Amino acid sequence: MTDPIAGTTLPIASASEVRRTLARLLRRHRARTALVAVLFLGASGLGLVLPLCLGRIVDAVSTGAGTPTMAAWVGGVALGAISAALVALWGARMLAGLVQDVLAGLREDVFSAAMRLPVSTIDDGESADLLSRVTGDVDAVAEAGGSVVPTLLSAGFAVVVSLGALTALNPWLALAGVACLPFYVLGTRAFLRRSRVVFREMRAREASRSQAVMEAVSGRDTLTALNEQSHALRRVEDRAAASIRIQIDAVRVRNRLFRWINGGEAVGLIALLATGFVLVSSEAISVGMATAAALVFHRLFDPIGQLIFGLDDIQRATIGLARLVGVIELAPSRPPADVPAAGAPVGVTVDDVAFRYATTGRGLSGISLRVDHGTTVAFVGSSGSGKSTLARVIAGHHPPDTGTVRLDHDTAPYYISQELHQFRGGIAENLRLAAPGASDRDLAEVLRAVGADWALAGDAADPAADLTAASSPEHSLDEGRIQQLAIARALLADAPVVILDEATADVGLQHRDAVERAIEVLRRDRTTILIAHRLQSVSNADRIFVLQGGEIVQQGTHDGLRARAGAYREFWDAHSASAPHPPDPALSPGADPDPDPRHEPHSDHSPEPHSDRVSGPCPDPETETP
Ligand SMILES: Nc1ncnc2c1ncn2[C@@H]1O[C@H](COP(=O)(O)OP(=O)(O)OP(=O)(O)O)[C@@H](O)[C@H]1O
Repeated sequence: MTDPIAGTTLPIASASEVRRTLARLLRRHRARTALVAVLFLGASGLGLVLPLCLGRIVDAVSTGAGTPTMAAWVGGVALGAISAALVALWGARMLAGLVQDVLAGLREDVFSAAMRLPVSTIDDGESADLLSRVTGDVDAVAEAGGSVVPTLLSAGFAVVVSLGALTALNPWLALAGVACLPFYVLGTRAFLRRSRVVFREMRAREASRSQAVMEAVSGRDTLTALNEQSHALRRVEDRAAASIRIQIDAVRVRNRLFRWINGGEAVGLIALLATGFVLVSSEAISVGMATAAALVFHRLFDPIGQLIFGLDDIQRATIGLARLVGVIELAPSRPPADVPAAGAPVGVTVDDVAFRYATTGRGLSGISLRVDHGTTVAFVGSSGSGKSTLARVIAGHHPPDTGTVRLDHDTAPYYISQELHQFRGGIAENLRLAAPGASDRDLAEVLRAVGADWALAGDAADPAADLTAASSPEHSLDEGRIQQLAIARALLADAPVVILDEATADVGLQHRDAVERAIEVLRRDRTTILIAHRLQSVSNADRIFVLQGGEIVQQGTHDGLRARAGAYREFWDAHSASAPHPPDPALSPGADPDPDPRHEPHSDHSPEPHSDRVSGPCPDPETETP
């Protein structure tokens, strides 16, 4: 069995990268960070008032001081306790807000980085790792951030301020208190050495268990068909068992730490009391001051205990942080968008591009082409010839191995795939994903343009048509309408380059004409790359590229390609022969070419869901020799 941990391949950030990211996040809240530090320091200082006043009361009792003196120190105790509590409360509230804002910033950075990751980075097994990072790790860091950071800050300041106070009382007292240190250091080092490995493995085992569950659930139909359910269940069980074993290890590691801490506290307190006894005997300090020193030392038990016991949370948060920062560091930084001026020409140049999928070795080679601004090109070819791969390389999903893809302006192509997805919310929300600032009027316009009048209530001819329907609560839409909305979103986004990868493949025959009409509208004055198995729907493209085995084997207009022998003519003839009805006369060979076919909605009513898909005559590149 391969080690599941080896499968989680997204990188983990180094400590310095994590520190840099945290510093960057904190810099966004400089003033609040400084105020929080001052408040925590003040709370720690005021926390000393109580033990010191109690020490004074002991001295007052032993020297028989009068009631007014006693009352003054009792007042000091009350004042110190109340003011320390108030400042600590203020600091904690400020800190909670600061931590939440920093975490929100981190979450945003991670999500935006995850969205920018090239698709090729998260193909295959890494998607489960990414999912576990943006859910589990974000939660772990948020949870730890809320509890660990206040503990860390209050313990840190309490230790520094208390050691200063003990030194001020008598340096020997501070030295005696330090006797606990070796126990803390040794215990903590042993803990960190082991827990770093254990917690990292725990998280990875949890991710691998989720991955096994996800694979079993998403592939259940295949597994059932192949009678492989028991194998998949065994894998889930094995990974769950491995996850439980490592969690038990983690509890053992924590228990060992408890023993070291309790030992350290006992040794430190004994050393301090013994030193106090010697100092009082030699009249170096008063009994009250020795008492105050013991109380100051004792008040450290809680924060230090919390700090050390919280180390596993800190570990978890640190590992979670390193995994999150790993995602941020992996994402390419977004270059400042060079937004093309409205109407600025944006063509696409592909120059000698090669790309191979690491897993199959399939892909593209020697691809060069040019798509002029405002024109439509189509990629055709048999299944597996590389059409979608080329589209995704142009869309920036897969960086080419060699060669370049250039857009005349630094803008991202808008990619519409055959996948149908209705987002949560009403139609207006579905549309505003592409343009959050779009007015109701804008929405009505694009809905009307793509023929989605069904989404508009009232008089659809009215430019400010009632958007009641467009804003209505979500309800399931049919495939055609979902794809009309996808095209309306592209219109709203007003991207100068659009790629439509089999956008009508899954909409069903009854919706195809409506979606194709919407595509015609989208293509107007836009640089468009079309991929379709159905030759009719691309035959009015300005240029058609025929792919085979990841290479361009023919290019030209529909009529030009039809006129000469080659793969395209074979596709077309095969289609015509197998189609129960002849192709649309407007597209038939010999018919007058449309003067501007992109501007005329093209509709084909031949009822041939399969026969017009390119197949048969073109050898399957899986078997052909490139
Ligand atoms: N994610 C992937 N990982 C590995 N190999 C892939 C991947 N996607 C596609 N391939 C392979 O790359 C080759 C080109 O596939 P591509 O999807 O680009 O072809 P296509 O012409 O778009 O096919 P179809 O019309 O069936 O969508 C095929 O051999 C395919 O098996």
